[in-house]
Amino acid sequence: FWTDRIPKDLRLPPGPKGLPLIGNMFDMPKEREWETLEKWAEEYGEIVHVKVFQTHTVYVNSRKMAYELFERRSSNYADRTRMTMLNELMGWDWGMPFQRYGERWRRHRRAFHEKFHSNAVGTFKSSQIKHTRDLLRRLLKTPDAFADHLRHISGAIIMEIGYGIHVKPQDDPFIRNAEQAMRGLGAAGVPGTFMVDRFPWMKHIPDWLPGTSFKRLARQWCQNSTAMNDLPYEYAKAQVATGTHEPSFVSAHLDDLVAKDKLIPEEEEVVKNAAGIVFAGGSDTASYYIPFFFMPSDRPNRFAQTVLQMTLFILAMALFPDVQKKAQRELDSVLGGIRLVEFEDEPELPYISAVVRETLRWHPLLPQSVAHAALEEDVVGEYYIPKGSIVVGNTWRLLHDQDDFGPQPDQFMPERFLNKTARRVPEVTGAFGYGRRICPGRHMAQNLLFIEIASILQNFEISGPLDANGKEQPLVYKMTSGFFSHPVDMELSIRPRCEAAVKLIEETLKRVM
Ligand code: HEM
Repeated sequence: FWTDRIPKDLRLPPGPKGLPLIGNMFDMPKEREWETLEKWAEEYGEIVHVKVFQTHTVYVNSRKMAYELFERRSSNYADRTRMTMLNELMGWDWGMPFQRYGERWRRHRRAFHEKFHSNAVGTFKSSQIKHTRDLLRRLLKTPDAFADHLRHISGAIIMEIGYGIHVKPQDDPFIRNAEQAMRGLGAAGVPGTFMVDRFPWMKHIPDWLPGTSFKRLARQWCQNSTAMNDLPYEYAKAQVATGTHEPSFVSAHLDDLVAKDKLIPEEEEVVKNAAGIVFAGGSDTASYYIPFFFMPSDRPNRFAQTVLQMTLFILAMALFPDVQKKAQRELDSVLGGIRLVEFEDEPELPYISAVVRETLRWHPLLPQSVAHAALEEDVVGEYYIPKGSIVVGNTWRLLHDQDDFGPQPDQFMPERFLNKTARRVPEVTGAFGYGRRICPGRHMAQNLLFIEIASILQNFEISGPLDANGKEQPLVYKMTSGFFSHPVDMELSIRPRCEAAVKLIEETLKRVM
């Protein structure tokens, strides 16, 4: 029952020796996981194995091995692990990131990709720029609340793109409902939190027996997750029906279905679910990833990845003032301080583009990406990978590999992408995940990062906190461990660079009034 049947002449990949029965339970890092994974990679090589109870986890520590598994053998390594509580009892199976690999996932992925591929995302730029201008105005008023502002505009953009809905400046009902759903997700997103994930037969236990409170919780959370998916969709659909809609992901898909005479419930379901995951993935409530086995995250992940990625950028600017100055010199020379940056300026701003890349590389937001699972058993060289193993791309290590990204990988040096010391780019080396599951929102996210980063740098100065005399104090922040790693409790200063910047921002107000 508890032993592995490993074919003769093969062995599991190397890794720390575990204890009987519980395996490596006590070896699993509880914080700054990437440091432990780095140690294991140094000691055991490009593929490392651990086991907790009966769950095998394999860490992939080199770009070559990541290519071999996630790309060359992509159909075997595009699965996700079974999550009974989340998918079967709480109804989250509508969410593409949780779906097992197969035809259903493929249909959702196709619907998403159709409107979010690299040539399609240009249509979102007008919404992105409009809200980035709003971000600048908000920063001008209350710079200390920068994280709230980033979250607000991220939610506003995604609701517009996804459903053509304009959210309220505060306390929006769609966002409020989504937050409740996300709370459930936060609780059940760590496989193993609920025993039913380990012993799926428990879902059949009658509700009146003691120890089944998880079923009550699941029912409540199921209502929330269903409402989160249904309500904005129904609203958008009604607007399309009355012709009062604004173009959106949902309206474009509904138009396509009508044109192809395929407006049938099964097709609509896919559109609704794909829109729901745009919402979950991009709004300020996002927390849908599957933290890997036994790795409790230390705080609920409530934020969109683009928002968290932006907090990493802000931290980097405060820590590396020379980079900030250089970026501002480039912006000033192109824009002359007489107009705000636009998407069209991107080709003239190579250093800013390099800052965006370095933001994705320097401290990866998802240091261990999102766990995949092996659909079938497999053999890699002399190593045996059991069916169902959790397979984790060690993104931290890949993005800090000096052969690929040049020396001093811990330093924030955009120059590495300009002077060619970097032979790779982070967007296809793990920052957005791997193989068939690679983040389908990445093109849209990269555009947003570019315009937000360029706009903030053009107009604001970021530094450590200032005292009453305007003297800079040491920066204060903490980095979270767990699934997402990003700075929190940051004490820093964001202030307009000059009077001209204030004027430029204030002028945008006239245009929206
Ligand atoms: C800087 C921002 C972002 C980062 C760093 C990021 C990163 C990731 C990563 C690492 C994965 C896991 C891929 C894998 O399993 O190998 C992922 C998956 C995913 N992302 Fe993103 N993401 C970002 C923004 C977004 C946005 C804005 C959206 C939605 C509009 C989005 C939608 C998704 C979806 C739907 C998946 C699941 C794909 C699947 O399971 O097939 N992401 N993302």
